[in-house]
Amino acid sequence: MTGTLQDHEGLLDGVGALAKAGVLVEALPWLKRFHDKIVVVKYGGNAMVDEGLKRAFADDIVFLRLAGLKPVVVHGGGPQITAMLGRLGIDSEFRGGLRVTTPEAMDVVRMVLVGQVGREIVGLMNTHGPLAVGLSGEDAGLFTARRQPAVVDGEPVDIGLVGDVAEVNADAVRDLIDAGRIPVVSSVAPDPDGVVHNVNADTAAAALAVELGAEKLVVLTDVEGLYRNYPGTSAASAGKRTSAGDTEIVQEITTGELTTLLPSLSAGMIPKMQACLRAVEGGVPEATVIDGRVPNSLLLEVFTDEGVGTMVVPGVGAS
Ligand SMILES: Nc1ncnc2c1ncn2[C@@H]1O[C@H](COP(=O)(O)OP(=O)(O)O)[C@@H](O)[C@H]1O
Ligand SMILES: CC(=O)N[C@@H](CCC(=O)OP(=O)(O)O)C(=O)O
Repeated sequence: MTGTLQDHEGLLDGVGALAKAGVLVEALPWLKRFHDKIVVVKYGGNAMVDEGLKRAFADDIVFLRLAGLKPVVVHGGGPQITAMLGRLGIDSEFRGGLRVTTPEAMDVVRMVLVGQVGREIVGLMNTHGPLAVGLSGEDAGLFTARRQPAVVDGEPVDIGLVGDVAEVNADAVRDLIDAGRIPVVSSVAPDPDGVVHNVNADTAAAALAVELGAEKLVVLTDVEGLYRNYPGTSAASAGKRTSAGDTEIVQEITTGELTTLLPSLSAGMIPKMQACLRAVEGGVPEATVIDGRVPNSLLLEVFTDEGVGTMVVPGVGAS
């Protein structure tokens, strides 16, 4: 081999620079596709427990905004609610992926989502400038809730003050978007009598994405996507393209396939995949569940050809 050490270092620098330029060039078609488009991003409680990840998420959202997209954040906070209920000595359990919510628990849900988790996300984004504004489903009539039972073994089960989103009035959110702000929405909502309900954040994100005519819904969670062989489920027959290995995830699935699969899903994946289905059936072109534990996974999903996680697309048969 000929050439000095400096020659080789120079060559490596050149290769590194080319790779970096390649990443930027690859982003161009996606920048064009999503320019001026609304992207609703659901940030899940389990992907927001690490300080570094929280900061990276806030940075990614600001990046989207400054790159010319119109991001809207809907956040959860399940683990934070569970922790606070525990500290206060209030029991809580989940049925069919939804929290059984007594009036006492509802006070805590509202306090944690609106007063703690939402504030924190807004604060992190606003280290970059006056961009993010927090609001909840109670503000300016954003969401109206309809009491929702859980479905356990095919049967409806009353779980208290839990609501589905019956109506969306997104005027306040549109006002914020038009002013160049980033709305950050907490998922609690009053019913028509003003009784505040606990709304699963995936459900709230889907309803808002549909109402806003979003170009994309991205759901960040604490797994890589929809596992094909998650214990106790039979996702095995779903989807066509898969990644290899033990942690095989469904990379793409049509709404038709997902409808068939839904009854076999368990735990938090039930509201999550139901939300993706609702969004795409409601006209959002694609809904993707991605791994929020991977720093900057949102940027990879939006701006690279491969994408990450599980994407739900319209269609009846296999994708
Ligand atoms: N088929 C599946 N693939 C992936 N995760 C699944 C599956 N079925 C159930 N789950 C569970 O769903 C969880 C995600 O839902 P949840 O805990 O509500 O997340 P988040 O807090 O991000 O909303 C995963 O951590 C996993 O335990
Ligand atoms: C009805 C219901 O289950 N509501 C959720 C609301 C928060 C949420 O959805 O948080 P994640 O996105 O972190 O799961 C709860 O009480 O945990």
